[in-house]
Amino acid sequence: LSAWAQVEMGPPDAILGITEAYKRDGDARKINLGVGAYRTDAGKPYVLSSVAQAEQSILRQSLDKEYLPITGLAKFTSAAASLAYGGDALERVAVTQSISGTGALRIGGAFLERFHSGKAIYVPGPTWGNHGAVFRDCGLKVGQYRYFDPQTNGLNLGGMLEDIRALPKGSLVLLHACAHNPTGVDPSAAQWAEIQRVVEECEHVAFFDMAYQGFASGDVDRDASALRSFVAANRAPVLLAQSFAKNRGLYGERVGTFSVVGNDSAERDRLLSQVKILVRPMYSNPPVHGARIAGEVLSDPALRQMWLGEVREMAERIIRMRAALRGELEGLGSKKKWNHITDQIGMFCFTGLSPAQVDRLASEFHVYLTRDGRVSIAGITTGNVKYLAESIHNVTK
Ligand SMILES: Cc1[nH+]cc(COP(=O)(O)O)c(CN[C@@H](CCC(=O)O)C(=O)O)c1O
Repeated sequence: LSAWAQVEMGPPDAILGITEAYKRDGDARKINLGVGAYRTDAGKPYVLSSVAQAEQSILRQSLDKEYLPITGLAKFTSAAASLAYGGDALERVAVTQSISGTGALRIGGAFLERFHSGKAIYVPGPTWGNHGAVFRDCGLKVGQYRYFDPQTNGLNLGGMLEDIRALPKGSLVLLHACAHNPTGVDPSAAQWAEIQRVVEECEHVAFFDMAYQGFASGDVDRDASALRSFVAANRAPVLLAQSFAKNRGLYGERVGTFSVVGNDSAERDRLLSQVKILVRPMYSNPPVHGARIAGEVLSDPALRQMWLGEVREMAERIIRMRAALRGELEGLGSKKKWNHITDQIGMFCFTGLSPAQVDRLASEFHVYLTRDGRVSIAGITTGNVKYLAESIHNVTK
């Protein structure tokens, strides 16, 4: 009897599995709206010029391949923390490099399991498909708070605040900093202020997931404003998972940070010492190449400016494709409301399409998206938006 006889075949990943199905489809009209990865108007992956130039500069330096410290490349992590938090508060921030956003969430989950053990973490309903598994694998119980309102395809603020207020005092609350995945629904500044007040009054712990800074509005400071408001108030404890996968196109380089905000530098040092104790047995120390690139882009003034322009361009192309899709659908005489396509923000649109309609889009029209009806807008181009609208119209009329 095999030692692995009890190992069953697991299901494909709800998000990454869509790309596998797309690759198997031979039809020239096929469109991949599954994975949240930026594509140019030619439908191709995009290596930012700022990244390519930084990489060339690094290669010219013929650097060694020595281990990084447990907390990664300091030139990168300090610049990344500045980007996230803005200039101030940095002496309170314990920051470590992470294996992109997922790795940061994993470190944060493990940290909370160790120092807030027995508590559950509460994520928005719905949330990124991997959040639950990451936190369960950290040994945390995972709960949900109401977030998306299917009636309006917008935010259910009342339900959200009621649920967060009802949680046991000092609960762990996961918040998407901007560009909510999968709904594309972000709280307004006024709504964020209400959310912040409730989280603070209930003495909850706020764990921000910021995977799209700059990618939502095109402005890195604007997209970090909710996070910075919590930190400036310094009432609710804040943790942050920061990813450079999308806003810098460093997907496969796995570049990110995890950080915890303390009350002062002494507390920061204690926090960082425990983060290192957690990371060492997890993967010991992080990969160096992507961090060198990201650190170069952030610290070289010309490359930083170039990058800020490129991330704004990516955000603006997404916003143009939202308008184009809505316009085409309305032009086809669709009787459904499609304003949420342009009301929502960031990488994704929560279309409201049913699983059956999503299945038809794949089988009859070669259009691929996740079964929750989420569309990665970056997969839309001026060349395919008409066909896409016709396909959606055909399955919704
Ligand atoms: C909210 C959120 N948090 C964290 C991550 C992790 O990103 P990374 O830095 O690469 O570890 C992602 C990526 N989610 C998109 C990419 C594919 C994936 O699921 O992963 C997505 O939802 O399509 C998120 O959307």
